Amino acid sequence: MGAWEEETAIRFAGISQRKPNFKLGPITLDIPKGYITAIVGPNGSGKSTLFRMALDLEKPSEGTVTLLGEPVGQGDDVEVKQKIGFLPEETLPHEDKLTAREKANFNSFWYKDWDVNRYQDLLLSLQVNDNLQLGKMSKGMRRKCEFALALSHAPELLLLDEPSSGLDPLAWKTMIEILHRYMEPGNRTILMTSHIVEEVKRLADFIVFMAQGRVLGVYEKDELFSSWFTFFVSGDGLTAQKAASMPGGSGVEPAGNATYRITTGKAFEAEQWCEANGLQIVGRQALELDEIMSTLLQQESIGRR
Ligand SMILES: Nc1ncnc2c1ncn2[C@@H]1O[C@H](COP(=O)(O)OP(=O)(O)OP(=O)(O)O)[C@@H](O)[C@H]1O
Repeated sequence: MGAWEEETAIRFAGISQRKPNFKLGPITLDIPKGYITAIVGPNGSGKSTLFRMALDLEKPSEGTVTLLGEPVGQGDDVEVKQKIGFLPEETLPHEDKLTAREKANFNSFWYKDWDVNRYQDLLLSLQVNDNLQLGKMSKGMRRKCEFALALSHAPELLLLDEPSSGLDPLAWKTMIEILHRYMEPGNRTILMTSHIVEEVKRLADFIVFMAQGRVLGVYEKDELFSSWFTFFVSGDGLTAQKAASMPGGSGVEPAGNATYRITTGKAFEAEQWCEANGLQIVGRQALELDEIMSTLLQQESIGRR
């Protein structure tokens, strides 16, 4: 096994695909082992499609996917599938008539590491009864059962497509705690998608921004949040043109009194630039994840014009 395979849970190498109204890629992306990576992006940006390709549920027209060191879509993958847990965005209608318990029984035969005690503990923590047909459960109840089912064979790699969709706030908190505990052994990986800012902030180590079938950037979470700020900058003779030359700057707005409001994705360099230019930072606001996303989207659309 090469060095990158030891450190990489999933490698997307130059993958692309075309659907009637959608073009994905080319995407080259490594998902690191031992961490939680969250993919965020507007509806229809291709997040679920990427998941489906990792699991060989859809084929890329170009490029390759490597999962836990094994190329996807080339022969026998039973061994690697034993090490994966998947929570899809959509439920499977053909499972509607099964009770969660029946599905758990099936899983216990299929997964050699199935742990019935872990499954029971998860049901207890999530306060859900598995003796009901999946199709007759409320959306949140079914989600909780599917979540417990995806985790009970202690998978090395967990793929969660919008895991908290339909969960009430209490169940959401429990899910976050369960996932933190799941990561404790240190050798596990989660790739997830989410539209919930708080969820991404609490869970993710790395954040991948996607839009219109492309990856806009991959960032370490703490680095991301310490890089994006809106600064209020003032100084003698400061003009809009000068303000616009701030490193990483985008969106310059006058804020009165020779002061400008400037958003930057390079806060550290921007502060040094202010100092070197004799400018004062008179106010600062950290950006939220959704604000960073919309700034990146604006930059992307400007860049593509
Ligand atoms: N079965 C399909 N046939 C044709 N087009 C599809 C199909 N499934 C998805 N698409 C299209 O592929 C694109 C990407 O969809 P995808 O579900 O991967 O996005 P997403 O980022 O997961 O979105 P969301 O945040 O809404 O879950 C969309 O434009 C969608 O309309």
